[in-house]
Amino acid sequence: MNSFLQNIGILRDLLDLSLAILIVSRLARLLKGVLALRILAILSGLVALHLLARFFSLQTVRLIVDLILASSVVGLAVIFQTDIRRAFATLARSRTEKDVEMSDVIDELVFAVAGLAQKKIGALIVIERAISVDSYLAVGTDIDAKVTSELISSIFLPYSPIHDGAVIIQHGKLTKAGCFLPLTQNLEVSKSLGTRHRAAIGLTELVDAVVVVVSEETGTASVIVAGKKTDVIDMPSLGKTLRRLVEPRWLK
Ligand SMILES: Nc1ncnc2c1ncn2[C@@H]1O[C@H](COP(=O)(O)OP(=O)(O)OP(=O)(O)O)[C@@H](O)[C@H]1O
Repeated sequence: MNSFLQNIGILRDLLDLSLAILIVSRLARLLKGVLALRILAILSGLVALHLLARFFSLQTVRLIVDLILASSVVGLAVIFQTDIRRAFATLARSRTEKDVEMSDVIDELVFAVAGLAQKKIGALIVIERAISVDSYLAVGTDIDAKVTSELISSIFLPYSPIHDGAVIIQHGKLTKAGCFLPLTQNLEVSKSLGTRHRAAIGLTELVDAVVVVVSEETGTASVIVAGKKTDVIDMPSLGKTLRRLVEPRWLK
């Protein structure tokens, strides 16, 4: 009887250790290409494992699972830092400020984009939303002017001294031009895209800004949000998209 119980004990320890090794190797593999939904699945799996380990008194498995669960708080804060910052920035924003007439801003912008696209003049226009873009901009010239289609178009004319780089719209005003943005490091971005598009993708991977790009090569306009590029079919649909994305409170 004694030796039977001893054998059961050894088997349980073996099961405990094998499960512990399996968990660590699987987690290491999963965390490589992590996605929000995957994280949720992993966390649910870990909680289930914790309960199972408790039920079967698997001490090593329980120790590892508990350690991973405890340290996942820090991991989640790092992975979702942009979303957390966005949520705080939105909360912190006062709701009593007067709305800027954002409809006019978008109309002017769409008119400028239509003209630039028709003439195949490259352009890069950043519309800041809840998160400030300031710390991601290099060089550039301060402007602080009303957004008009004439101003945007003239900035991007090839002989303009500030046609290179991006124009920035903050709080409904054109605040800067000739700004250089961080390029995307994402290897999955198509190799056919040049630096103008890579800059737009790079910035929107870091902040929640909306970026409009006009391609010099094709005359196509596209809207880039959260690192995703969507080509504009026609100018009315660009206006509609921008109205949907740029809520008035983000332009205050
Ligand atoms: N880091 C950057 N930030 C902002 N603008 C940039 C940056 N790098 C390049 N640009 C702009 O992009 C222009 C070069 O565009 P390039 O032809 O490489 O890009 P593209 O995505 O292929 O665009 P296009 O379709 O207009 O050719 C530069 O002249 C400059 O104005």
